[in-house]
Amino acid sequence: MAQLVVDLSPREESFQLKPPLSMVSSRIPEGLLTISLQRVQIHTGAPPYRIQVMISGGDPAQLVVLRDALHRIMMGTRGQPLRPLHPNILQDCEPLLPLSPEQQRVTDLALSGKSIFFTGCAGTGKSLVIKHILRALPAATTFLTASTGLAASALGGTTLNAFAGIGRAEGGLQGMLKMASRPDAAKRWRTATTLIIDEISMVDGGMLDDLEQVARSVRRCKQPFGGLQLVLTGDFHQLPPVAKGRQAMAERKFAFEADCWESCISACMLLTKVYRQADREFVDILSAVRRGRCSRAILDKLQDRCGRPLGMVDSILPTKLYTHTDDVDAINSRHLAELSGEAVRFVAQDTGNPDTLKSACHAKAVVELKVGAQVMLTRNVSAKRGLVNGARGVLERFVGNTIRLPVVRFASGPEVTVGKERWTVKSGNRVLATRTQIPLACAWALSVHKSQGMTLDKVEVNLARAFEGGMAYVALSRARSLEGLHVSGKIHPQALQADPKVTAFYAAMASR
Ligand SMILES: Nc1ncnc2c1ncn2[C@@H]1O[C@H](COP(=O)(O)OP(=O)(O)OP(=O)(O)O)[C@@H](O)[C@H]1O
Repeated sequence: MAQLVVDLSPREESFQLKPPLSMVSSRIPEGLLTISLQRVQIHTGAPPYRIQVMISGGDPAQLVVLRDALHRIMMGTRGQPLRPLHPNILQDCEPLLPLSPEQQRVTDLALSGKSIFFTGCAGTGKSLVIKHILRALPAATTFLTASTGLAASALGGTTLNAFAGIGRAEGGLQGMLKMASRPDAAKRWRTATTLIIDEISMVDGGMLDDLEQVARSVRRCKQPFGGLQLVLTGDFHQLPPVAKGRQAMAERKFAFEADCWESCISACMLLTKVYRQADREFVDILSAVRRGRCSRAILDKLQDRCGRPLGMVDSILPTKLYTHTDDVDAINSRHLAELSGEAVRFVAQDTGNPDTLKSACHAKAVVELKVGAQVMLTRNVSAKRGLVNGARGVLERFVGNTIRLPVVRFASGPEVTVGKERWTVKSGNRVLATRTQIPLACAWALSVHKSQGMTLDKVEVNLARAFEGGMAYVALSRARSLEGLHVSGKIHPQALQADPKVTAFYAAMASR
């Protein structure tokens, strides 16, 4: 059953539909339409009101018809024009998992208009909550960003720098103000009502303070962050802000250390239930690693349980996670070269700004594949069939003459001809660039940074060269189970340390 939240806000007066809300029927050009209203949220307070209606149906395309009809019905009953339709909806028809009560509470708070930070261990559903929030808020004024292009593109957003229009944030605050005041960027800042930032652990606190000043200046509003609603999420025990060199590493600040944090964030919420792993023992080990409390005994248990290499399942090898991209590239190139047979090159068709695509698109400009290659999907193709971002398989053959397409046998069972997919890089509802490419990548090895946010069935982790706290936690927590995890080599002690500032931040949050 596909579900969709239709946004009917902002409205200047309260919603007239009263219980029973179960059915709305109306004659529309397509015939008699009956919409089942699953949930109506009316956030009261001062107008404009925010109203979301969840509708459901078997066929995503049908939902779009329902959505349009619902708008028309509303227009009829209210007798006044509604704002333009939610432009995201056509792309957002993939059904979402329903939220747990604690995830729903976070979502409701975000939809009430409050600026919030929500956090939780890896696998507690932070990304799922973002997807629900995104579907419920107006696309034209809601901007989804993340610290890295990869994290942003996984959810269809842009980098925080791209939203802010500040390029690489060089030239200090004055430089940022100048860039953010250019017409395009200033328009974005002024139309935005909600700014979502994912993977906030990787955003530097100093940069957040600079952006806060930019927001007040460009939006000409003295309120914190220029009156913009902030929805921040991430886990500060995962990867910290990127810093090159010792000095930069010593100077970097976490976002919660930003001067503006207290005035901008009115609620911090914690998601507690882990969904990625079901095994209690594994969840406890991961929790100890996350908090930097990995005793010798826990480490021994981990290396003992996960010391043996994982076998091949249906000729699919485990994904190797390395901390350095030179290791990753070397492993993938070596394995691809070792395969005999013709290499087929897939060259992307792009529109829009090439720089945007380079920094923010998950798919590569050129993907080279061979029969026998270990591959991974780089986006969700069909959640129903288990063909989701990160799903692993082996390339069986190519089909077609003029347009050749790979046939992949996935670990989840099906043999699938993988067609090209389109990636869209958006800023609010404005399309900046698109790339059409095969949604596959070689997956003998991946970097720990790239693996953040993924779920992997079989994974081999190498942390011998780890150089940051959080790396071990991010890498190990990608696995669903201890049976699907192999820890190769020694774990560098650096990887197992939790930053004391992060530990203190979470302790303070828990005591509130
Ligand atoms: N309410 C839920 N019911 C069932 N499964 C869920 C629920 N919430 C999340 N999951 C599943 O748990 C897994 C992890 O979810 P998600 O990626 O959203 O977590 P996360 O907190 O963003 O993780 P990370 O910090 O590693 O990025 C996914 O496979 C997701 O589908």
